[in-house]
Amino acid sequence: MSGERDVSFDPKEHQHLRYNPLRDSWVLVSAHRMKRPWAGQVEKPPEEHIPRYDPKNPLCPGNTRANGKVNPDYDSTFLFENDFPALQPDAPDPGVDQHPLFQTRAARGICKVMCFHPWSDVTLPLMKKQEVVKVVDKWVEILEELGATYPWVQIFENKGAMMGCSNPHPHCQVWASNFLPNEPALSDRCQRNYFEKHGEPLLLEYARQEAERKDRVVVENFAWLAVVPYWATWPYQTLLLPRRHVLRLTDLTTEEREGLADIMKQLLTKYDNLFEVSFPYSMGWHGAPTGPHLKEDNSHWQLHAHYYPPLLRSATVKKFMVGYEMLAQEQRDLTPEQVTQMFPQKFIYF
Ligand SMILES: O=C1CCN([C@@H]2O[C@H](COP(=O)(O)O)[C@@H](O)[C@H]2O)C(=O)N1
Repeated sequence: MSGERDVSFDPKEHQHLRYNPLRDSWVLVSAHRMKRPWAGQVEKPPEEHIPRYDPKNPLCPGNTRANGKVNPDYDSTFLFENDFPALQPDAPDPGVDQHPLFQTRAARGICKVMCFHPWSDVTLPLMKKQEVVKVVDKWVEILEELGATYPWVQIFENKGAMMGCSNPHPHCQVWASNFLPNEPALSDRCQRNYFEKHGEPLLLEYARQEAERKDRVVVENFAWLAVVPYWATWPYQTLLLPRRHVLRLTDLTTEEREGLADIMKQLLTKYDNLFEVSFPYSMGWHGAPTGPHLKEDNSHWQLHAHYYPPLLRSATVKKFMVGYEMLAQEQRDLTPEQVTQMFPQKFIYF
């Protein structure tokens, strides 16, 4: 393998590997596979008519939740402790097994649910920009509060029944843990290694490069840009990046928070226009670890958000991360550059 590019190589036609520097792993890109016939599973299209208020929905204002608590008649964001938490502040310690192959650790934390809006029939792209700014402000507030003690606060949104979202009301979840979960721990190692080798944050250089190269930029504004990452695994995966070096959501200026609300509305509107459905995804924020790490040097970190949508070729055909992806490595059919071109250039958003 000479390392020289073969003049006949065409990434849209010829399989190749791409390196994901945030996970130290390789993705197999086989764009030509998109042409294969599909007789596999077809999902139900996303539920179109969702009532603005459902007296039975435990996330709606004034309604009673599973544990008997009554929600306030909230008119903006609303945060409550998850009634079915995966992590609780206190739990008996599992003890330590001396055998290296049977290790256990105590897991403690707190799980919250955050409603974005009182209405069930809106999504972030359909909310007014100022209402989305309130969501960003609440994320910052939660991170400030839980990040004071917990080393990791995972803000994440499962959107759409296809992504296992159990309730159509616009909301996200926040799980704070007394441990650094696998994905942020891997990302921390990768960003630290890059910083030690190159002297600057990996994702700051990456954002500069993508802003210059342009062929994977989905949408950008003065403070942010959203790209289909060069190493994207999920077909329509995007990465949301600040242009400035920012460690955590709590470090954003007021203008950057407004810019974030703007770029999220633009990105999510483009997603909704892809297949003309309310686009399903799981998204989450990764910033420098918190709690005891607040007093450490985390200059290798750059705040960013991952959007992982499940769809492959239409509103009802999903990408399945099975078989080769589980046993060998991640594989994708379209190139990130082809996907970038599929996002509508012209779109209306308010
Ligand atoms: O009465 C309820 C209903 C749902 N929930 C919680 O709301 C969360 C909804 O989030 P998901 O749609 O991402 O599953 C879910 O974790 C569920 O446990 C309550 O805490 N109380």
